[in-house]
Amino acid sequence: MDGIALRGITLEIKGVNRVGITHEVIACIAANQLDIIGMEVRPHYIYVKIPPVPASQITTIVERISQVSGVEQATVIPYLPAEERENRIRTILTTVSEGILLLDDQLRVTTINRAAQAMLKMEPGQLLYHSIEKLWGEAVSEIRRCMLEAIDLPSVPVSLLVAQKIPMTFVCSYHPIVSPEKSEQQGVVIVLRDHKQMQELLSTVQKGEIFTFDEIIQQSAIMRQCIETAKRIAKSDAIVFLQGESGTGKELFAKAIHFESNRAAGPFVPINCAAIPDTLLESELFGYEQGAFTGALKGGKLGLFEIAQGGTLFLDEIGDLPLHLQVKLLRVLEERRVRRVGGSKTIPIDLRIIAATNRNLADMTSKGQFREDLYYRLHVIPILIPPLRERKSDIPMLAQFFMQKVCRTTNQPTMLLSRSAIHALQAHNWPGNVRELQNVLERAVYLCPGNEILAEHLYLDIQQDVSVHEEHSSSQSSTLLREQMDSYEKGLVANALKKHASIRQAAAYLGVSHTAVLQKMKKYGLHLRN
Ligand SMILES: Nc1ncnc2c1ncn2[C@@H]1O[C@H](COP(=O)(O)OP(=O)(O)OP(=O)(O)O)[C@@H](O)[C@H]1O
Repeated sequence: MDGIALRGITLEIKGVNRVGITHEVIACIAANQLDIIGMEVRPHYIYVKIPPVPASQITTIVERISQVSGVEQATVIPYLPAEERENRIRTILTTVSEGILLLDDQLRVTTINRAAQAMLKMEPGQLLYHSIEKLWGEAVSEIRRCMLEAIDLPSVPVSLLVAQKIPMTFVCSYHPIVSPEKSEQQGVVIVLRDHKQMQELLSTVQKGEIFTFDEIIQQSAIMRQCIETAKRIAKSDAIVFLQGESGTGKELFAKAIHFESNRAAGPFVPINCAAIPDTLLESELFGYEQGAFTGALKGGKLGLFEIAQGGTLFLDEIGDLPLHLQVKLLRVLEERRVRRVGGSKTIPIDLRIIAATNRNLADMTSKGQFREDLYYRLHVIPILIPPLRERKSDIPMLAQFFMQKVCRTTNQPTMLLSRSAIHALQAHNWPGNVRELQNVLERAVYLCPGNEILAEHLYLDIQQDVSVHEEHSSSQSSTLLREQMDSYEKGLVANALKKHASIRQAAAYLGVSHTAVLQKMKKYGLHLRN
């Protein structure tokens, strides 16, 4: 006997819709002293499941049912339609990669799929018919809201204590189960996604963005030394503190350290502390709970600490972190836990921190502009990236690299860099460092009429320190209007930066946002002098 016969025999009876026909079909089965173990009735169809019986007895029953008035046909089929539907749903539930939990109207777990068991590291028996509150804790309020208000709640971050009380973050969506007439709430479907897995998937998709130390162009002994140090400490989890003027390549170092580390499969999450307004910085870094403040997103928001779980959080321009957030950051580094804005519980973090600054933090510390305790907490492995003017032997290689890069991206034939151009580049002071060199070469490729870049195509004079800008503006009449306007703007921004201690103050003085100042600094290769 096959498995289906062992489970029972299903009969499909087709006929007219007549009052009493179902009763008469049942009577035929009862006359054979058989139980009915499952039944379904639909217009024109009756399905009956009976225990396994010998084939001869089935023939007798089918014949008897066929004689009932109104029955057109009686046949044996493998399953009840409901069993077939259930089988399909079970197959879907076991094959999807998302965790699925079905709850009844009392928020008790009625179904849990294989993926959810694996994510929660639980056996079905530990959850089935128990209230979800046991596992979800306070976060159950969102599930209740989904059911009572009959609304979908997508992307709700939840931190759950799974096996051995290990906290894990999940991204959940809640969907109400309502009756077909939409008159009553019958429960909730929870779709569960492992936050870490989602990030790993993302980083696999973004694999093209992997960055290695080999991509940092250098020839000088001092840069080789910086790279050796960075490679040596990459595998540890220690905080790296990158110091160097704007445009020296700090972000490149941070990325290369991340991709050389054991966290390379995790995300690399950069944040520029100077580019985000104070009011938003806290919630960007730490996230917030739903209802933490007016305008907060439904379901709350993950902070960058949580987004960087398993990977590296790169805190760029750390010197621009406001004092009240410095206190909060120090606590996170000490406790290795974050608390979302408006939240009561803390979430453990497992990531590496790399911080960078182009400012003199030691000096800022003595002036009370940066917390001394945080400074020492960050200063575990300092790497000082020297300005370009102190490693002029890097210039020819970098210049060639940028020139070829522009030619490639603009589909131009390769150009030559003349000896006179290299001399001029090496004689320049490079206040904007490698970023400025990149801009100079890009412009030279565009402005050079032939295929050899000469010193005159570099226009280094307009990149030079703009404190002399005012006296020289009339003598620049030969340069293009855009260049003159750029040069004027650069002068204004440079002067504002000289007069003020922070980018924020310079921005206030110029009457623009500090993000705008930051963009101008990048564009013109300017930096803040402390
Ligand atoms: N050694 C290098 N090799 C190749 N490109 C470099 C190198 N150094 C810097 N660059 C390029 O110069 C630009 C500035 O680098 P990066 O953003 O890493 O500097 P930074 O020190 O982080 O600057 P900021 O302090 O302004 O954020 C980038 O486009 C980067 O690709």
